[in-house]
Amino acid sequence: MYSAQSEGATGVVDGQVEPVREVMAQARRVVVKVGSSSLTTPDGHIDRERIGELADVLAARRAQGIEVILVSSGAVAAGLTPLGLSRRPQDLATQQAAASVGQGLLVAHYTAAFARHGLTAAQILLTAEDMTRRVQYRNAQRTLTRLLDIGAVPIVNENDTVATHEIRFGDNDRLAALVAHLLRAEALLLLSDVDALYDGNPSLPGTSRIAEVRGPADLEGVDIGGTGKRGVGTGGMVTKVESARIATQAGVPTVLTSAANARAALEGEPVGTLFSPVRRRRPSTRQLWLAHATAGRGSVVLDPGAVRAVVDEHASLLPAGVVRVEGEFGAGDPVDLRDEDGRIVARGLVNYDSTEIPDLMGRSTRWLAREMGAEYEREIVHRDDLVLIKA
Ligand SMILES: Nc1ncnc2c1ncn2[C@@H]1O[C@H](COP(=O)(O)OP(=O)(O)O)[C@@H](O)[C@H]1O
Ligand SMILES: N[C@@H](CCC(=O)OP(=O)(O)O)C(=O)O
Repeated sequence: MYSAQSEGATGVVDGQVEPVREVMAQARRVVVKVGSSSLTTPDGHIDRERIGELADVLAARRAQGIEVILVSSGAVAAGLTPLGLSRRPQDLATQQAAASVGQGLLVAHYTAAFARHGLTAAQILLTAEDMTRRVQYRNAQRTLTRLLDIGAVPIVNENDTVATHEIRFGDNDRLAALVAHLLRAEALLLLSDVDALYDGNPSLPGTSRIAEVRGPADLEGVDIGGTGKRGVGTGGMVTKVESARIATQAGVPTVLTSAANARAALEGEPVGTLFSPVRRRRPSTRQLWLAHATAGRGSVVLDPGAVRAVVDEHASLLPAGVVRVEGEFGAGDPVDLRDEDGRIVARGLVNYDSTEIPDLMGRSTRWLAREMGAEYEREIVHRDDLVLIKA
């Protein structure tokens, strides 16, 4: 099981001194994600001191030649007070209004804070769609890489004002893991208002810090809960653990700790919780995107033979195995592949509009090519554009 120690202690677990975390200390490209709860004061204002401290820590890494990408939440939280709101609104439109006010303020503070170190801050706003569509994520990748080349500090957030419920990431923890993978970062640091993952709600007595998570077995029995008491964050520990899972599956070691521990974590001190990378083949960017960044726009329902072919033989989905289409989608959209009981077995980028598929269902590709033209010989979903979703 996992090693644990009580809050506040550093470096000593089960009586043993933890070694410096070489993976963090030696990472040459690091994604750092900071949550709303760390960036706002208890009375709801943006915490300029915290932004200044974070910029100091990141600038110090930058001065050592380490590339740093900051994924910062806080746009909604920063927009509340200027709009006369006392708490995070429930409806999406007001959240988006608050984000559009707050994002400008947030980036202005970062710009000033990094400028004190002679560094230029750059704003990057991404939607879930940017992470799904090949052309868009390649663009994002190129721009981010160029910014790093020219020595700027990219500050990434979700493009809250244009995202709708259907295409939202909804949490920057997951976005940070995807950005880490997109940029082949060597480490991911998740900063929150809690100093580590605990084996239960840390506000309750008797819970212990989990120093390292080496795999899912180390999380068995751990009570992973929702947002902190201030209620400004969105996903709580659930999305942080999910983020760590995405990153470590992509081979990126991840540390979760408090913003106050940022410097120590980046220098490799054994603070917070380390999620060790899973040693296996790095998934392609698209596979990771499909599995974690997207929700299907609609569904294609498969007969049992097609389910077997897709799941067991990693085959492409052909028109012959499709029995039904659900929802509306366009060619190139992500869709869920379901069995006839409604279970999602895979997700993939579809080659046809939802309106075209009913005419193709149940037909062999040879028949389609002969009767409808060579362009209809293509798969419904090519196997390279498909990831299996485990139940
Ligand atoms: N097992 C756990 N270990 C640590 N923190 C937990 C756990 N379960 C729930 N939490 C809560 O998760 C909160 C952090 O998530 P959140 O409020 O979304 O912060 P952020 O704004 O940093 O994303 C902590 O304040 C803590 O109260
Ligand atoms: N894009 C939103 C942040 C959403 C989010 O993930 O918040 P958090 O849980 O504080 O990291 C904002 O800037 O307010």
